[in-house]
Amino acid sequence: MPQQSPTPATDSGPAPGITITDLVKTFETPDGVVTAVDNVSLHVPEGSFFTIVGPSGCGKTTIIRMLAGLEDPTSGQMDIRKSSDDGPVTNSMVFQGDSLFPWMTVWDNAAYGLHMRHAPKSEIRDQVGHYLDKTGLTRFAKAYPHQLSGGMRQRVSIARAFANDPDVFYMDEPFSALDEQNKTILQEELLRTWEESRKTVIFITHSVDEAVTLGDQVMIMTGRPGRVKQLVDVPFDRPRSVLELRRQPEYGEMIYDIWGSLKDEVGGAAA
Ligand SMILES: Nc1ncnc2c1ncn2[C@@H]1O[C@H](COP(=O)(O)OP(=O)(O)OP(=O)(O)O)[C@@H](O)[C@H]1O
Repeated sequence: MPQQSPTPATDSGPAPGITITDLVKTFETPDGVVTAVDNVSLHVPEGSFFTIVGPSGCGKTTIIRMLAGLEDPTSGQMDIRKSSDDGPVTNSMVFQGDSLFPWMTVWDNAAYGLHMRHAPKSEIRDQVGHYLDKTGLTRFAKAYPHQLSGGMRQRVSIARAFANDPDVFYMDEPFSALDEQNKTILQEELLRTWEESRKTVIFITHSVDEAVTLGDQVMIMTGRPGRVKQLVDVPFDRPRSVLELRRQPEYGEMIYDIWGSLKDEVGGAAA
């Protein structure tokens, strides 16, 4: 199974993308100190799709929260940079379940980030129109979240994230609440949408299939305290078709290998 070294070194500092060095996060709890993330180092090249799998409670969400600036690391460094020189690195987040405003229409939800940063009306119209179209929601632009299925609501979250045109996407199990068919359809749509822009994505999932289907690299984490167990390069060509990919024998082998690596960790976490 191909693997990638976590070392991001270049002579002039970290390469564009996300570079994490010796990252540690502990939490004080009534039962003592919990080490959620333990000495994680990795480099996610700019424009790549990086997926993280690991047992429940191994610190996946904590890593994303630190990268997004919602949580301070206990120690270690994070360097997030881009190759273009057009201002600070921006991000959008997509979570499990949806985070839509129930009193806003689909259009207004998708336009929310752009409104918040006072984007020109023409940009809002173009961006929101484009991503509602990409996610098959144009007909539902005037609907409210309660009138949509779970899959459609999650599509709105994705349209909103992409309409915002950030440099980096943080996605935390965005499809985990969906049934298998909806999940596959949304994976296809996410790939199609992402392939247009090729922005950096960090995507957390419990599904090894999903991690391999979407990712350029998969990080396998140990059970808590969460460390990097293995970094696996996913060699399949892009653009990818989810169903075509799943027919390939190499795909099955890769899933099998990753499961082999993850199995002990999941068993350990459950014990
Ligand atoms: N604010 C907090 N205070 C105390 N402990 C926390 C806090 N946030 C996270 N933890 C603990 O840190 C560990 C890692 O949590 P985290 O949510 O990052 O794991 P995860 O891998 O995303 O889990 P899951 O896959 O179940 O979502 C867990 O043991 C969790 O209980």
